[in-house]
Amino acid sequence: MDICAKLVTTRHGRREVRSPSGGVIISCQDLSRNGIILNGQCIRKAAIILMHGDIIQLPNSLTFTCLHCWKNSTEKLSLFDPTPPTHPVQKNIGGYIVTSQCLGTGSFATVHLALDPTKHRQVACKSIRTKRDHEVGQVMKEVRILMTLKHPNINEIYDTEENKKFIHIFLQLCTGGDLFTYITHTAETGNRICEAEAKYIMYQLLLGLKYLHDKLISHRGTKPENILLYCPGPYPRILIADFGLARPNSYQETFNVCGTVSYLPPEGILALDNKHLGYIGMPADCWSSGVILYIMLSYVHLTSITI
Ligand SMILES: Nc1ncnc2c1ncn2[C@@H]1O[C@H](COP(=O)(O)OP(=O)(O)OP(=O)(O)O)[C@@H](O)[C@H]1O
Repeated sequence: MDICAKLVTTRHGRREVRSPSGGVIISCQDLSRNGIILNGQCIRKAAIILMHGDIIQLPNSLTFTCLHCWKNSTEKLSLFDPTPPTHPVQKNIGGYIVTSQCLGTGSFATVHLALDPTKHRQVACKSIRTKRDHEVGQVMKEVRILMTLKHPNINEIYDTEENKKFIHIFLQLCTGGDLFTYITHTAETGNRICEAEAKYIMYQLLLGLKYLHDKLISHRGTKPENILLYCPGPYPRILIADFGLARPNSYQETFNVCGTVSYLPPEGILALDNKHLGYIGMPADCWSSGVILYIMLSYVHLTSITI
């Protein structure tokens, strides 16, 4: 893909290119006083993902059309196959238009860029293939927990759609990728996170966790991969995401150890081999946040072993 350096002036916007598992993602952030116009809609101080054919206009000035060029790409098996498509594809699901632009994949879900035509906004559509009934129950548990939450540092859920094969969760879009990729990228470019930035990220993470813990919910999967950046760039606003392992009434002990070993507290590690021992989710989240702080400051590589 050829990206013209003069496409958008730095005075108006910043463009960022990321390449997660699903292919290249180009985002554009408004840094101007007047905003930018995307497909006729004014965008202010937000980051958007640029799709093939999108038209960006600088108010009373230049207009650009975004063209994605595909090289040697293969046909997609389905819309939710994360392989980059040969041509842009989209599908209507509920009141949303789900595009073939893949934002990321996890062990259970594929996340695509979607559009909410009524609210004129881009959203993330997390699609989870459900084979068995108990899986539907597990996913709906995540959904029910998320639905009750509203906090600037928690990834908001807007809506859900269910059919025989998939559950689709429509989420607040984060255009900056996840904290793991951000830490790795800053290490590679020699632009390491400084103490002040680590403090800023940590402060937000603790605000989000305090909000959850006040509602007696533990996250139990707190790790950099599950922390999303609202926009690309330094000193990011962060949002806690992926509530698949979250647990309500979490003042109670759990005997079912879950999460990633490197982020587990000592009592969680002990419980791994001693089935009669339990641990409590809320203090475990606090321990995991401490590990994240340690990683941000020391850049020590921790091997992730997920249970
Ligand atoms: N709201 C969002 N906005 C943008 N990208 C997102 C959003 N939610 C998830 N993603 C992307 O999709 C990827 C997979 O999502 P997620 O981690 O929730 O899937 P999962 O299958 O539940 O993960 P896990 O393997 O940890 O269980 C994330 O790493 C992230 O890159």
